[in-house]
Amino acid sequence: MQDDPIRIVKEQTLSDDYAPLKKITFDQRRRDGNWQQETREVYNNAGGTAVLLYNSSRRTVLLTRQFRIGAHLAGHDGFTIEVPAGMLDDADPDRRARAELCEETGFRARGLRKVIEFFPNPSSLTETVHCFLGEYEERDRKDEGGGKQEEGEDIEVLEMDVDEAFRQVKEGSIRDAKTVILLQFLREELGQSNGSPS
Ligand SMILES: Nc1nc2c(ncn2[C@@H]2O[C@H](COP(=O)(O)OP(=O)(O)O[C@H]3O[C@H](CO)[C@@H](O)[C@H](O)[C@@H]3O)[C@@H](O)[C@H]2O)c(=O)[nH]1
Ligand SMILES: [Mg+2]
Repeated sequence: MQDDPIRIVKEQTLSDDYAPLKKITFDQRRRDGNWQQETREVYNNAGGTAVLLYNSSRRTVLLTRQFRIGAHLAGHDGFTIEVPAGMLDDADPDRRARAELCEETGFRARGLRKVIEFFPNPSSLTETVHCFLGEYEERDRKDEGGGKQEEGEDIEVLEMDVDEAFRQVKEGSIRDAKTVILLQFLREELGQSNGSPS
């Protein structure tokens, strides 16, 4: 398009195993009207879906703990506390959220609603993550969860006091982006300000 400030000039596939890693050369028209050329490496991973369930009578949330190699290579032990989540694989985000929730935790959701869609890294990833909030009760547990063993998943299910989860975000024990975002949405729904509880 004539007015488009971005023109893709070249796409080079650097690797294409699980998902393509591409080196993209593009022209960008700066706000002053001059054009510049840049190259960026972009991982074309699938979109994702994530869901946080809350039990209002027990004031607990349903979380998982699993090994993440990226966090490990960044200096963390790699065992991250996260909301149940999965890759979309071109499926409907709501259906994938329910399926991942069941695979990873064994629970079914009640009152699932979408709260936000975000780019975890709009520079290096093509990924969008669709985030949902919902509720659960003990009778919604259908099995033990744990993830797909045949795909190498070994997922621990954690039922955590909601205030403890908020505290762990604040002190940095919970630092997975989709989890922090969803806990902030829950906190807002529960009517708690950023400063409380202790
Ligand atoms: N062979 C192979 N398998 C992979 C690779 N990357 C992921 N997998 C497999 O693909 C599956 C991904 O599991 P899901 O539960 O579908 O996805 P997820 O990793 O939990 O994704 C969620 O969290 C990510 C990290 O925050 C998010 O990026 C993503 O959007 C989603 O929310 C796992 O079985 C994992 O073994 C890879 O490079 N090679
Ligand atoms: Mg997952």
